[in-house]
Amino acid sequence: MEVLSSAQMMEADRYTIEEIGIPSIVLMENAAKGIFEEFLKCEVKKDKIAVVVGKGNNGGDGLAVARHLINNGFSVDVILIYPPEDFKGDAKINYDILKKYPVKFIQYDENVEFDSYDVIFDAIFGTGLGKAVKGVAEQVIEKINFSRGFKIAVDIPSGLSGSSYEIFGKCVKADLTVTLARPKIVHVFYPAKKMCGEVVVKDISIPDSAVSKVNPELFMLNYENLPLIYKREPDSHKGNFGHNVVIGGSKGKMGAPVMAAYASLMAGAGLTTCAIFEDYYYYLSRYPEVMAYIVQGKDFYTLNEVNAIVDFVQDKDVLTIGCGMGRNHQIKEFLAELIDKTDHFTVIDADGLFHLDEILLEKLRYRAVLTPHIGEFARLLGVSKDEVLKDRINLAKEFAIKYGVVLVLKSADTIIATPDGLLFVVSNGVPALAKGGSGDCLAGVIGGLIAQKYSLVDAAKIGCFVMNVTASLLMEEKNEKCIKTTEVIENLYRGFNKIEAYQ
Ligand SMILES: NC(=O)C1=CN([C@@H]2O[C@H](COP(=O)(O)OP(=O)(O)OC[C@H]3O[C@@H](n4cnc5c(N)ncnc54)[C@H](OP(=O)(O)O)[C@@H]3O)[C@@H](O)[C@H]2O)[C@@H](O)CC1
Ligand SMILES: [K+]
Repeated sequence: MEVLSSAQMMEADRYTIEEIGIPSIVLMENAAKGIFEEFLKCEVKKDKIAVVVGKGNNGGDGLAVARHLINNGFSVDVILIYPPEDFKGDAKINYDILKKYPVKFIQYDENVEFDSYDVIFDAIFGTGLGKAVKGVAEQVIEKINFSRGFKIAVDIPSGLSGSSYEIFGKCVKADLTVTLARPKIVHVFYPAKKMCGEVVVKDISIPDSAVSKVNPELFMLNYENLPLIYKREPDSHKGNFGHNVVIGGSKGKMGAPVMAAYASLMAGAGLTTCAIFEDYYYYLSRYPEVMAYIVQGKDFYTLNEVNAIVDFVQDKDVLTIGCGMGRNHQIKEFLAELIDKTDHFTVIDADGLFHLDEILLEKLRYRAVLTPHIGEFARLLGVSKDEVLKDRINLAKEFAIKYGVVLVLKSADTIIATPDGLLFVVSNGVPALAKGGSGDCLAGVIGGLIAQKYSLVDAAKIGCFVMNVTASLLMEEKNEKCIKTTEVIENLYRGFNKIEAYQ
């Protein structure tokens, strides 16, 4: 599903109204009906309801919702923040209609309290909010937040911008946000996403053609649009599913490549080899299905190991490089030579990313998936973490285009950026994965999927999604703090099962 900015949504609205000919009042009515439907599904006390209304079309939606509430026997107060003379267009039409209904209009002043309401609809600002809220609306937002009622935001929690994930002023903290036509940036990226509560997207008759007119380039991954997972032919054999070689590890971090290799195996690679230092071979003993490429007498890689490894990987399909690899200069020399002398599809994670420079990135063009977290990406760009956090969507996009790589910028709202400028957000991240080892697992899963001939982008999409689904299934049974990476890997089959059940 496309994720839009406020400006894109407004343009899709305009196209629908002016070019397709659906009257705007019809869109508003559809919005109101959709929001009302979602309200009915909420299992909360509903004896007394407030609809808090601004002067734009978001307020218009609220006025139309109030009508549906009254028509269905609910007791409703409409709280106007601005004088009713300010209503224009569709909001005014709905105001004029609502005046004829048995509804109490309350003009907001500082004596108005919100604590008596069981449900509060926030219809103050939507996509039209320009800058941080000031004045009376700010006061109302604060009071709504301090009140006890269940808060339903109409389209966007008031005070946030649809086009930004930043919280730049006072905003409503909603329990539920019913957004219209498509999710906006505010609904899928943190920290703003935290203010939205549960997010439901309602169709209001904006056709897909109107959305494609605004050239969306950001998409939210969900069960419906995930790449198809292949079914295996009954006569298939391990050679059909590729060979992934995991190269990483150094003293103290030998578990990282082992977990990546185990994840590759569980993601379905036909064969997975883990390069491992002789003295640490026992790390692999728990996973006899993973093959070993033994590196003699060492605990980190140097140029001496390159030629033999290059020979070994010649007939293999994928390299997954970097997990726990270490950061000294000799390791960089090894990595540079390995990248130079191979042309495989390559997943690079963790310390592997630490060593990348312009020259190496150029050699990885069109064959690599890079999986940095925010800190690693900041280092790759030579900027601070805060700078990345502020502008991560654009930075990810520019980087993937510039270097021709698939960039997986890992966080609770992972962004996958492609060399052709598309962006996919994987916003089902869960806190159980906020743990060392998760990155190794992801790199291994992506490598294992590429081995099975998924494209780099599809492998990244499935890899991120399946890990999140698996971890959230585990969170239903265990405490989120106590979930180990190896448990996530062992349970990947459940994530795959759930995804495949939708396909
Ligand atoms: N278009 C459609 O067909 C459909 C639209 N729909 C709905 O309309 C919503 C968008 O409506 P919108 O464009 O009227 O803007 P909205 O969010 O109500 O706010 C604008 C008002 O806020 C004011 N204002 C702005 N910034 C401010 C600030 N910092 N502090 C204080 N005031 C500020 C601004 O005042 P102004 O600055 O213009 O004087 C203006 O009056 C959208 O989210 C969805 O809910 C649906 O019905 C489906 C069909
Ligand atoms: K709102």
